Amino acid sequence: MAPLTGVEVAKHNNAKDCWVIVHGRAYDVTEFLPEHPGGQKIIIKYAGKDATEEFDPIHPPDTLEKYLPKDKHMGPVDMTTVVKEKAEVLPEEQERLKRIQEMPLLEQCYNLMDFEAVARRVMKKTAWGYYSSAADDEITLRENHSAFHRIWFRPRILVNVENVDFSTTMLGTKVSIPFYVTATALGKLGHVEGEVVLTRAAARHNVIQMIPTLASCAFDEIVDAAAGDQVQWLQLYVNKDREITRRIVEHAEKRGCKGLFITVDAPQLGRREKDMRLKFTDEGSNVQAGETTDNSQGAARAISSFIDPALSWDDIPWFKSITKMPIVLKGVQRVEDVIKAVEVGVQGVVLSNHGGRQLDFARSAIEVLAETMPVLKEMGLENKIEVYIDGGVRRGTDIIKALCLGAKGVGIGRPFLYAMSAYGQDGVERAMQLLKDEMEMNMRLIGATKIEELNPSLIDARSLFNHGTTPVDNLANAIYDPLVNPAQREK
Ligand SMILES: Cc1cc2c(cc1C)[n+](S(=O)(=O)[O-])c1c(=O)[nH]c(=O)nc-1n2C[C@H](O)[C@H](O)[C@H](O)COP(=O)(O)O
Repeated sequence: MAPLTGVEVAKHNNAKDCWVIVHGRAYDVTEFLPEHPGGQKIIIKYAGKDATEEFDPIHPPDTLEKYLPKDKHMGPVDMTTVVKEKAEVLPEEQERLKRIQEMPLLEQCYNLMDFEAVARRVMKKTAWGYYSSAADDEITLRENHSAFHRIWFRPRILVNVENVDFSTTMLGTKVSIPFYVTATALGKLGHVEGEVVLTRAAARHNVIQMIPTLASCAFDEIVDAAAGDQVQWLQLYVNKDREITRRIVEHAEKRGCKGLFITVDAPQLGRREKDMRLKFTDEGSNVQAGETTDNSQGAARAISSFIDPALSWDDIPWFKSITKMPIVLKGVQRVEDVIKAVEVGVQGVVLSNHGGRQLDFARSAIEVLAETMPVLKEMGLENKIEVYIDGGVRRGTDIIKALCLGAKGVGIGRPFLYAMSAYGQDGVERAMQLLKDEMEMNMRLIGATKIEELNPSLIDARSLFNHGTTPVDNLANAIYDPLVNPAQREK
């Protein structure tokens, strides 16, 4: 059959008869419109036209194959007959493109906050809004980082620190440094290739990657991008439809994932006002989870209506029955729940408040860690479960403080997103290398040569629980993105 022409496709250009072209093939999406996770508007805008440019940054490539019935695949299009629309470049976009020209060289980024400073200037506002956003007044977002400033070191001297080794194991996997790339949704908002950029950088630095349920890339794309015996974990938002969840978990195990991280702090995604202010259309709303959404509340709400708020401790035995992967509860925020996690027999917890994106005024993970470990020790449970933290980790000293307090490792989110968004894979690799260099230097300076030597005697955390004494965090405050006044946003 001869390929379709642009004129033929252009006839199907409305909500009642809607075809789009993606990668040179036409698709009848008329019946799919009401189900589109990011709303109908954006598809209708491209009805009868080539939607590839809009489609690619957001949707896993296998989306149409996976979710559109075969009889709606209308066949190849002769692209020489398709009229290309000249996209109008808005002044704000021109400004942003100019800032990209002027951005600092990668070598001029000396710490993880530098990547945030650059990303804030060069990212699209929808992407910056989604990544930087946190819940309500974003107090917990800032507390996550500043809590580390309430912990001081008690370094040892005259220790031979010529050879420093900060390798360790996490869930039985040997890693070169005790941090992992935590799960963060919508990777293609920041970089056209999405999460696979993080995969490739993690492979080169022997760092574990946690694959998000709400990744922009297809799950298999991320796993296929892994190199050699690179270890990946799966982060799971539990679906109301447990059959979907079972399929996701079983597939992840079959593909070689070495840990199941069940997110337990998000029965509903938090209220992130920056994200909402952008009146999220759908630039980031569709994800591999491919669920229906309400996009009036920003990307977060637009992509999370499938998450089951009924998830409870009663579900843990079912998870243990469907997988052999170690199970870790991600988003635990008090010692009582860590003890419960030991009792139900999971292998780990991540003390986390979701990067401040969920319950505002939740305590920082580092503070919950300091509450937890002494109690586990007292109860003789400290070796029964691996305890991780994430949130606000920006320095090698933050990692060392967490390990001195008993963490097995730490998850890092935004810094790698910002490094990826501003500088791609090279940026993520530089961020990882900077952390390694900081770890090595600071291990030497506190008089420790290996991870096992890190213990509470090397720190003074007495003021950690006292929230009134946080020194002003000039670095973070200089970067911190105040909520822009909505009127300004409209301009
Ligand atoms: C920054 C960020 C974090 C997200 C995240 C998306 C972004 C952009 N998303 S979210 O859209 O639903 O909120 C996820 C997610 O998919 N699943 C999850 O378990 N945690 C999610 N988190 C939380 C993340 O796993 C860490 O808990 C958090 O990022 C750690 O804090 P830092 O960013 O300060 O390192």
